[in-house]
Amino acid sequence: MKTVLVAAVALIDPDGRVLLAQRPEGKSMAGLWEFPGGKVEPGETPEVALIRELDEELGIQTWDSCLAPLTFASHSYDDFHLLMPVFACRKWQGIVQPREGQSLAWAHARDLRNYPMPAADVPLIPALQMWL
Ligand SMILES: Nc1nc2c([nH]c(=O)n2[C@@H]2O[C@H](COP(=O)(O)OP(=O)(O)OP(=O)(O)O)[C@@H](O)[C@H]2O)c(=O)[nH]1
Repeated sequence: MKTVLVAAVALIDPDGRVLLAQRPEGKSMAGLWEFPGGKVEPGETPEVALIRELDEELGIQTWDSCLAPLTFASHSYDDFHLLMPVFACRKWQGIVQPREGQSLAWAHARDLRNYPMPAADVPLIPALQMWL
């Protein structure tokens, strides 16, 4: 099975809430809440991919030095194996906007369980709750 490298980020605001994005209709796993990010393209580091995706998806700018390794997901879906480093980021420039029609939510640590997430993300919640 193919291993797909996806970079994701927990954007954390000053109140300790984390940003979740809802996958739009028409995409795989539509309606589920996930961490912003996306596939790492050939020639990109995970950090570079994230900086690009955050600009495209949310209209914000951040930097390599603001991305701290937090945890990772390694999960086999039916059609691919997902390897997803997850970074924490508390510092960015610009206002978060849903640039791709996605719904966004700032979630408190204690509420994370109330957001239906892709199977790969569910085991990440405890590590994240310890960080927030
Ligand atoms: N960004 C992100 N992707 C995730 C998370 N959890 C998870 O399983 N994924 C999966 O990782 C892949 C990310 O791909 P992507 O965001 O670049 O592209 P996409 O939605 O167009 O993917 P698609 O080809 O499945 O439609 C998707 O298959 C997505 O379902 C997560 O928390 N954040």
